[in-house]
Amino acid sequence: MGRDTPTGAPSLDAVRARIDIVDSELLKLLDERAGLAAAVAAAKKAAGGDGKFGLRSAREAQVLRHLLAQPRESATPALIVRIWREIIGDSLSRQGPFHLAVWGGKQETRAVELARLRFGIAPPMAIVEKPEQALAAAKTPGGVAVLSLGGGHAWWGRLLAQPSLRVFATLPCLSSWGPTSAMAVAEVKVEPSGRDQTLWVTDSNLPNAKIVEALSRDGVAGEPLAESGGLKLFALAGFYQTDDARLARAPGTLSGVIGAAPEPFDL
Ligand SMILES: C=C(O[C@@H]1C=C(C(=O)O)C=C[C@H]1O)C(=O)O
Repeated sequence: MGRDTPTGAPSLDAVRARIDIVDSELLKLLDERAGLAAAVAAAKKAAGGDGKFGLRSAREAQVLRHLLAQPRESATPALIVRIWREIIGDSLSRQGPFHLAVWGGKQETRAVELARLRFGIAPPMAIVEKPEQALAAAKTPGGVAVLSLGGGHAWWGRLLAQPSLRVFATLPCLSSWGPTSAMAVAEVKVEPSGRDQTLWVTDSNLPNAKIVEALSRDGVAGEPLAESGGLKLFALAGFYQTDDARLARAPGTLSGVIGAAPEPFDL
């Protein structure tokens, strides 16, 4: 092309020309992908979805895992997850109402960042003062609550008495973006994605190590996530049903499953 530099590397002009072509191709595909959202909404309605909130956390995890497993040379997992979260969030917002209510306590900035990383820029966001307000918003059509695990508030314990509200995601969804420090809650049915963790609450006053030991004797691998107000929150490896016999035997008088979430993608 006569545009290579003396070292054999392509010239800046040549690279820029290639970037312009790739960008046009990306845009064409992005436009097609965005257009499919309406088709998904119509298909869900035809399948009897009746305009119910279309968020499917397990399906999203499968989409992302499939992409992350494909051969590539330069795109990092972080880039792929970031871009597809944005695309999926936009797609979901085209299917019907979709809005966020974020409670971060003392970690408000981080909670807002985690909410945007997970759900993209499409859904409007309200920042609320109390966990109760976020949970109330999650009970309105298209509502998703993002609540921080820090701040010493056992908001997650309330979900034991509100089975319609389920934790469906732990944030962030890449462990290289930091430890689990918030969770997302909505009126959705949680489904297994193939690689999941179950969120389980107990009022047992045994030390965490003893609870982990008791669970493991029953073949359940658990790790403590948070503790407050006499309640403890654990992440259990795998997908457990609410009425699982092993959990019925686990320590605590008041205990139960409050949801399940795909494992972080980079584990
Ligand atoms: C498109 C769907 O709805 C939502 C959007 C998705 C997407 O854009 O890939 C995936 C899962 C859902 O949260 C779907 O259910 O397939």
